[in-house]
Amino acid sequence: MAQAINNWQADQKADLSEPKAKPKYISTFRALSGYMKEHRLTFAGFIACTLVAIAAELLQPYLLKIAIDDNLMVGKNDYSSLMLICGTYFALSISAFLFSYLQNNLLQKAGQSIVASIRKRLFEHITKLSMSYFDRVPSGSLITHVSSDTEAINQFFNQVVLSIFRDGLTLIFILVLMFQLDAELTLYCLILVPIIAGIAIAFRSYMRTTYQMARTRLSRLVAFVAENLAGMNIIQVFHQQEEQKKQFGERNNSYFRANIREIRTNVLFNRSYEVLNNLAIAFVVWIGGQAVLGVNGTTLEFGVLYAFITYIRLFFQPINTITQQWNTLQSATVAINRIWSIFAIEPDVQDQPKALSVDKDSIAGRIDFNDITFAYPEGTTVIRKLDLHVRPGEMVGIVGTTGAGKSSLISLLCRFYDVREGSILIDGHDIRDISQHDLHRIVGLVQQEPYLYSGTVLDNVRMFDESISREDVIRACEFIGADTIIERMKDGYDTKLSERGSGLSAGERQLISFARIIVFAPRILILDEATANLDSHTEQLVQAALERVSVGRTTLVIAHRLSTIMGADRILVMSKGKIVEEGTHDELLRLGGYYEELYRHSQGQHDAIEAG
Ligand SMILES: Nc1ncnc2c1ncn2[C@@H]1O[C@H](COP(=O)(O)OP(=O)(O)OP(=O)(O)O)[C@@H](O)[C@H]1O
Repeated sequence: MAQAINNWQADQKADLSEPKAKPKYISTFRALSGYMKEHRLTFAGFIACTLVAIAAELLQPYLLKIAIDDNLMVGKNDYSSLMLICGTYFALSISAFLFSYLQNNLLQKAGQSIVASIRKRLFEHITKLSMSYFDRVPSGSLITHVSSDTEAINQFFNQVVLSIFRDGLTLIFILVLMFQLDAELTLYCLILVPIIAGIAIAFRSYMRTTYQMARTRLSRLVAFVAENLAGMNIIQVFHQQEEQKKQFGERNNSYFRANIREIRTNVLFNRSYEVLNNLAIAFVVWIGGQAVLGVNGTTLEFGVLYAFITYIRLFFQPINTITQQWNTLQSATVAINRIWSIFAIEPDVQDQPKALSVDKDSIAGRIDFNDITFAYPEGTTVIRKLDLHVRPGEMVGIVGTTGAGKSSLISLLCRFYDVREGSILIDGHDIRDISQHDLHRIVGLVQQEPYLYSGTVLDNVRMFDESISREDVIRACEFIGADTIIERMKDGYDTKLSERGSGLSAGERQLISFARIIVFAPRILILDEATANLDSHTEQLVQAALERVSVGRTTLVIAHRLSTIMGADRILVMSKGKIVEEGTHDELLRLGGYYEELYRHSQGQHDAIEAG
């Protein structure tokens, strides 16, 4: 059931990330033009090289026409002029090669750096978005935006821009040369243009549909894989492999079918084009051949016919390439629209224009939750009129039923979300007035599953902040009692951790995250189920670390295990978004409510373990 809900949610989220509107080409070019301006010189160089490369390429058939008509057909034994023609032909070939190479390189350079800038801006923007955004959008879609969508923009430069300039100019040059050679035959050839355009347009809309379908299905597939990877332990524990395999198979097949349809359409289009090209050549040979033979009183030199046949073949290539760019342009437009729609998202939680800059060392650590009410976007109210005041340096334990709102309460203190009603103050400052940068220096958070990055132990403790010295890190680890564990590792503090610290035990990861707290020294410390995943021996280690870390700091500890919070100055019991019991461990036991029941339960479990 839970799985079905998860999948339904994944589908809902995936749908949210799909573009509903048609691609907007003008806004796409406007979006990119700002980036292109920065590389205007490189683009100018690209256009100049393109012009030279095309001229060098298209003059080659013209030279052959001269050789045929002025030398070979008239039987002129002028070897020196033939030699000159051959030499020029060779020089043109080399120039066409060199300038095409340069043109490609210049375009690549500009295109790649634009894409790198967009990717960087996108990543920076995503990291600034509020948690409500990440609740809505699955990480798989975001990975697609940062990887495939930026790649689609890359292809826009490599293929679309290249083709529009190179092939567009080639077409114009070919027409000029053909008119110059024989206007009448050119006009005959132009009859073919509406037919070519008609076929291109007919395929275009079908190709667009097949392309978008394939992209949508790929995006769903990626989102599904990302969610499965993130929840692999749950899948294995609940033996969901078969169900997931079935669901993956359905998505995979659906993507496969969309891909096949897309490829089939492309192949059909290309082959139809080749047939049309050959028909056009036959048409030119028929019309031009009669003229060469002097039928109907018209005359045409053989060299001109030869050049025409070459130009007609060359004429079809660029049209084909340009129309082939249609789906690349489509994908780039969809990608740009998607990326720019992410850029347009404003974080729900933002700094005020004149946000307070608060030095964390000046903070005593008083926290006031003044009658706060909170609901997640599009969710029901999870915290109702909660009033709580925490003294500087006090340790407050929070327990309660599942879904009572404990984690939501601390998310509000970290300002991952803003309260709907009421206010949260730290030392009298409303947290909405404090700059988020300063707030996150004041409030430190340790979660059940601490996040470790791929990097060394040292990097993970100081969070890649080089201004924190190695000695400070070592001192913090010694203080926490993590030093012996770290020194036993292969390279001590320089041991490289794999992604998310997967090579370490839960307790080791937790100790490293405590060392982080010591290094960054927040004034308020929040622990959200920080000891939940630990065995009792590691829990004792972490508990000892917690006692050291919390000295002199206001500390809020959410725990299911009462042993973690029994010694707290005050314990709160939450239910349905409210505080229903409050007092010290002994006071709450005497009260005989939920806490006392929880305690009896935990004692029962403890006794059972001892007896077993
Ligand atoms: N990101 C979210 N979006 C929407 N609703 C949420 C979100 N996070 C939590 N909730 C809902 O808010 C309510 C309170 O959740 P919260 O995680 O604060 O409870 P909790 O007391 O910490 O529970 P637990 O002890 O199980 O962790 C729950 O009904 C939960 O479904």
